[in-house]
Amino acid sequence: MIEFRSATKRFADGTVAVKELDLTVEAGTITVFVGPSGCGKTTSLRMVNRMVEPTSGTVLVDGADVMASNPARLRRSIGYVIQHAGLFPHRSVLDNVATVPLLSGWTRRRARSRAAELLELVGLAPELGSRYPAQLSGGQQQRVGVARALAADPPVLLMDEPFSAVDPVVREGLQDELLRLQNDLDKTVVFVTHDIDEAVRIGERVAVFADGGRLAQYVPPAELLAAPADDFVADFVGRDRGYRGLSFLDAGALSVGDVPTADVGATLTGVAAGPGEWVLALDAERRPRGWLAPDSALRSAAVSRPLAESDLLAGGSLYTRGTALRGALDAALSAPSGLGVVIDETGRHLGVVTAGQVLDLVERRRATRHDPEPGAER
Ligand SMILES: Nc1ncnc2c1ncn2[C@@H]1O[C@H](COP(=O)(O)OP(=O)(O)OP(=O)(O)O)[C@@H](O)[C@H]1O
Repeated sequence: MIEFRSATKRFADGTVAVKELDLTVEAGTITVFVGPSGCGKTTSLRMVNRMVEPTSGTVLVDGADVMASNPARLRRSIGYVIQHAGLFPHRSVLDNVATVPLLSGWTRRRARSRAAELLELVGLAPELGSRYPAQLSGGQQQRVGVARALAADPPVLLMDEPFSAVDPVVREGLQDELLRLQNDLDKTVVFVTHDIDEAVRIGERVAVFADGGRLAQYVPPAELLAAPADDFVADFVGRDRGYRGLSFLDAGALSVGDVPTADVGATLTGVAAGPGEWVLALDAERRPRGWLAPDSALRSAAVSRPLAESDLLAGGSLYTRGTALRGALDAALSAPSGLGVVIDETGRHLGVVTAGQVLDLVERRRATRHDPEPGAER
């Protein structure tokens, strides 16, 4: 657990970077510090491993005041990942990852074998271990940075804009990887970003900082999107927050409807579809392949050849049953038929949902939440 108690940092030139910060990061969770540039996120983060020392107040890691710890030992017990990974350019990838274990007195052999394990853990092929950092892509370098920070198995991991230097697709992959790792490793993670989408995607709690190092709000992401504390937070969280909030609503009560289906490679004989109805094409494993439009030539009674992939319109996104409502709405909106295809965890077709159904469910939830208790006074 990490605790900031009235932690304040005033630099020598008088800049107050962090002002009376009170915040607790629970053990085993990911907390994200987010906010505009210069609002004190990095300074707050660095107070945890004493790279910056508070001017007043205290910062505690597992109950111990960081100012009472030996700085070098403290830093070895806290993983630290920065933008551009900050790897040593003249050391191989494997040696980069082995750095902290070596500093902690491990034998070279043990440190390198641990480093090899970690490369695998972060999804890097073993042969990359002998390369130099410049011979890796930006995303691979960030993975090495994460592996290096995890090398001594520290309970706390500090990550300062670790994924901001890579393109959005790679970035999403790295975020997924971090969430997967965290599932297994259960670290106490503090993650700094200026990107609110990244913050709500990976944070179990999100701390929004405002100018002058003031903490504006500290809540789980769903709450941040649903109820920003003030105009500053509402503005920072942005315009699509209603839609993005669907990412946190479960689709438990969403009922899945039927749709006519046909098999790719078979004729349409026996497919019971009305003239205006869309037909969902499935492969032999019942996985969706695309849509057959009502006006497709193949739908005319005169044509009786088998259904081919080339007859199909690309389907929209697929919605996996049991995941958040945002995926269901996206599936419906992105399908040419307006019907969002629902699949199970193995990719098999289960049925369809419409955007109207998703919105009805949202509306029912909203109404229930704000209904007075039965019998309550109005
Ligand atoms: N060593 C320093 N001396 C004086 N002022 C500093 C020093 N380090 C940071 N600051 C100032 O403290 C404030 C907070 O900086 P900090 O780096 O913590 O912000 P940040 O929220 O992490 O910003 P960014 O998103 O741009 O990295 C800024 O006004 C910055 O200019």
